[in-house]
Amino acid sequence: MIETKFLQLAQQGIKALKWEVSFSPKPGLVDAVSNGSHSDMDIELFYKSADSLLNGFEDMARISYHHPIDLELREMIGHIGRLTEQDMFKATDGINTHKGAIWSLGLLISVISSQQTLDMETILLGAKRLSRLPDKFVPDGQLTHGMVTHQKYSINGAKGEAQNGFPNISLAMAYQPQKDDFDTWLRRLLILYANVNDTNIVYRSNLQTLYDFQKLSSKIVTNSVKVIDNPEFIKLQNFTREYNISPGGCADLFAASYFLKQLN
Ligand SMILES: CC(C)(COP(=O)(O)OP(=O)(O)OC[C@H]1O[C@@H](n2cnc3c(N)ncnc32)[C@H](O[C@H]2O[C@H](COP(=O)(O)OP(=O)(O)OP(=O)(O)O)[C@@H](O)[C@H]2O)[C@@H]1O)[C@@H](O)C(=O)NCCC(=O)NCCS
Ligand SMILES: Nc1ncnc2[nH]cnc12
Repeated sequence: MIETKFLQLAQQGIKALKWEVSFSPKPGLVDAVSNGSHSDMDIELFYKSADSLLNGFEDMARISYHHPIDLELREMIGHIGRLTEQDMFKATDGINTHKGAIWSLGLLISVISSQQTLDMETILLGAKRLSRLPDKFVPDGQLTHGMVTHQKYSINGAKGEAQNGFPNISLAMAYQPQKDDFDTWLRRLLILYANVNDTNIVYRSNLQTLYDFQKLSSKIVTNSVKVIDNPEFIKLQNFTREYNISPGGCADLFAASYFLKQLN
């Protein structure tokens, strides 16, 4: 019986990832109508990648069940997380589709199962505590894009987002109009675009380009005109094309927001 619950939780994670990639349009990102700023990815690859994460998410849910948030749990899910990254790279022939999502959704799934809660504040607080614990098994010597941008510009990316309790998920989800329709979710995406220090953008460009991207997104969010009808939205699409940037970190947080929203 309880085994079914682990599978269901993992399936909800996969569903959120598939929902995210099919949500269209998303400037710079892969969606159902465009491959954004990517020459090596498309929606089918993301579906395949998402399916490859099912066992990893299920294992994280199982191992975390009623387990306290401590160093042992952090190291166990770190181990499963790295194995899940391998499953993803195998499914995509080495293309990085969901590394950030494995991290963010993995932490959330682990905390939900550990604390047996669906309360968003408790989940985000648990993720903050869990991600702050030091995993001594993280392999040295691998210089990731996140590390490069941290060294160059002191921004914290995916790790910092989790270690601060996912403040940008809270910000996006604080936008609660009466209807949870297409414009609501597009605006939540743009709230993420306007606030997240996405290391994918900075790695491919520089800090100034990130700030210009955030400013343009913020201008759209603060306008009451429907996002899709706002001429500035076309400007944002053109901006991501001109600078060849992709807010992959925002995409992961968008999927995580949807995942949390669907729990209740
Ligand atoms: C702690 C880790 C997250 C590792 O962190 P680090 O910063 O060292 O690692 P990166 O390799 O840079 O990957 C982090 C990925 O996180 C996403 N991301 C970026 N910024 C943010 C942010 N501000 N908030 C949240 N998430 C963020 C992003 O992932 C997405 O983009 C990827 C695709 O983008 P693309 O442009 O194609 O990028 P590349 O192929 O890399 O380069 P190009 O050549 O194309 O330019 C895609 O993966 C999206 O998901 C970053 O890529 C953590 O991963 C870790 O330690 N893992 C170990 C296992 C573990 O401990 N797990 C425990 C919990 S499960
Ligand atoms: N839809 C998407 N496009 C590009 N990178 C992503 N990372 C996660 N989702 C993504």
